[in-house]
Amino acid sequence: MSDRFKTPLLGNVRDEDFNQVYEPAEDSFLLLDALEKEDNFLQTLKPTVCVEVGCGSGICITFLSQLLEYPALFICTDINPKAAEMTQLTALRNGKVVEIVVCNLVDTLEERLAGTVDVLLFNPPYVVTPSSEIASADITASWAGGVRGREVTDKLLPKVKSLLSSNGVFYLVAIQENDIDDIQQLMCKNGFRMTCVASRRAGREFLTVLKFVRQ
Ligand SMILES: C[S@@+](CC[C@H](N)C(=O)[O-])C[C@H]1O[C@@H](n2cnc3c(N)ncnc32)[C@H](O)[C@@H]1O
Repeated sequence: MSDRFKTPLLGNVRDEDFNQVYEPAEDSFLLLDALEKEDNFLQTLKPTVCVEVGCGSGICITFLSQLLEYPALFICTDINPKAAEMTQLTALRNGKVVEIVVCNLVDTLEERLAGTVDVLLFNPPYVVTPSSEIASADITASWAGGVRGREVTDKLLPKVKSLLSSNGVFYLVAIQENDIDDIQQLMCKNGFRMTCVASRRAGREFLTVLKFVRQ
């Protein structure tokens, strides 16, 4: 599975670069699988603005840009400046142009993007860790999710409503420990319906890609 996406998309990235940037893993590949499953839905949606929060190596936003048949604007953010550099390279290697912003979640883009985002992706740091480990500007920020593994995700969830366009869709990676029922209830209060697009056990984690659209 991993080689199918990783080798062609990332090219010859040096192993040492993955000491500083999240190396695509089962969670990343499950998100790619989910996007592939959603192909018909996404082509029908004809997205014009696609955003990924926490782009890491850039594998997901680049894959999405390859999947879509219509021209669109691709924007992503990461708190780790090294991830921004690697995403730029990944996109360019694949002949794609992606705008990359180093910021916390969507902080510097929120106003500009309000109501325009047709596809929003987030494979967040979801591992349950001490709160003190979250939001560093290095590789730790890739997995450290704090209490319930939800501290970073919970900061983005309330912003989804104002970011998405009227037909917009949000894909979120989560594990069981993140309390998916609670995420569903929170998003339902904000007017969203949740479905599960893909799931898979990977070692000790049970990974799921959740999809949210307006009710
Ligand atoms: C699990 S990795 C996913 C990387 C990539 N999307 C993938 O699927 O392979 C999470 C990414 O989110 C970034 N991140 C963590 N906290 C963030 C925040 N507050 N704002 C923006 N990016 C963040 C990390 O630096 C990391 O690149």
